[in-house]
Amino acid sequence: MANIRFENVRKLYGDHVIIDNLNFEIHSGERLVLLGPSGCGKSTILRMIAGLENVTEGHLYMRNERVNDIPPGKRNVGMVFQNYALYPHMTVKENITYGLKVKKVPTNEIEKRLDAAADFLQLKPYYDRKPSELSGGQRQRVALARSTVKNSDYFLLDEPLSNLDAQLRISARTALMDIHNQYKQTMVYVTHDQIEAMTFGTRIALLNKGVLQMLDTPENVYHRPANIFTAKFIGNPPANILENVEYTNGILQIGKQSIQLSDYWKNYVEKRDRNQLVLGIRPEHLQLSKTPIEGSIRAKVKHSENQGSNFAIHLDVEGVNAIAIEASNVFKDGEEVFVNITMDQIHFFDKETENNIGYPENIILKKSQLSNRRTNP
Ligand SMILES: Nc1ncnc2c1ncn2[C@@H]1O[C@H](COP(=O)(O)OP(=O)(O)OP(=O)(O)O)[C@@H](O)[C@H]1O
Repeated sequence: MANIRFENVRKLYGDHVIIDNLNFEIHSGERLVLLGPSGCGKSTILRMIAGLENVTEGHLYMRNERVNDIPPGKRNVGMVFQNYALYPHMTVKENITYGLKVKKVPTNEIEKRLDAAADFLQLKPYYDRKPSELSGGQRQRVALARSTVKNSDYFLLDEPLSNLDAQLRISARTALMDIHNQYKQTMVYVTHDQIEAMTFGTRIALLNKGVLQMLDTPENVYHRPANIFTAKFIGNPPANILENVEYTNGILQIGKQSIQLSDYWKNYVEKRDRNQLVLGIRPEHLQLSKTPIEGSIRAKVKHSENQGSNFAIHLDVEGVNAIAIEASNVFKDGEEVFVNITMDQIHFFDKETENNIGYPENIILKKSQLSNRRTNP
């Protein structure tokens, strides 16, 4: 049972609170991604798990045992860093096996593990090369092999792919998933790249300024954001956020324009006793037309961006910037368009707390439906 649990964890550097009141559990054998903007505390959390940073307050458990005072060498953790941290004077083979030799693992066992990992990561042709004689992708595979042969219960990765080009990142990510499928360690993976998080994580822990914002599956983080920060951080382009939306008697007022809500949405908002709301809607859930459709609102096209497979149309909706995604661009800059909102995909947030005010039960979609609906996060 290789789980990890944070209970009321705080981490301070001097007077600076870096991690505040962290409470969450990483399940045994899952691929958890720690995601968030630069400086939000992702590496600090990973380093606390590895034992490279102490926990200022609270409790950290691994295998349900409190490990605050357990040194790194006794936590059974393998770690891969962004810069790979290979020994420059050692060959590939020596780099991979050094840790095992230090631990006095029997030679035949070392050879067995080396053979399996090197085979799997296609490193055999490079055994006798030094790191300086390898490409970035090959060095990265050596770092992965070095951690893999440890047979550790935990595999911690701190932005391991950030030095690779786009093509190599995809193949390295696949290699990592294969390692996980084969060895089934508990993987904790730090990145600030939301696409990497969406494609790699079985769950995502999204952080901002040392505070956990949401912990859930990629599907839920994308489709059911817990707060405005999550809706804006996840998705490219991010969700549109329309502030100062007023609700009265079944009508949503957005500036001078109004949307008549169905009875179902009317009940939903009224039950929560709100009249001031923030409306969130993803770009792919806005459809544009040149002629009015019932329930649509007016907007002005500011400009469009060709994104290859589609177009991001930047709009002015009542003085607020919004983006719609369209398969083709038939709109001119400055043109007036009509925006139809996919009503079952809207989100309402509280103006003060910025938290999602909740989802009505009948729009809770099954995971398979969510996956089908997902579009290029
Ligand atoms: N040893 C240290 N002493 C003081 N402050 C530190 C130390 N290490 C990190 N910090 C600060 O703690 C905060 C969190 O750093 P951390 O490296 O965990 O962020 P991160 O989310 O991993 O960022 P990035 O994506 O840029 O690597 C930052 O503000 C950083 O400046």
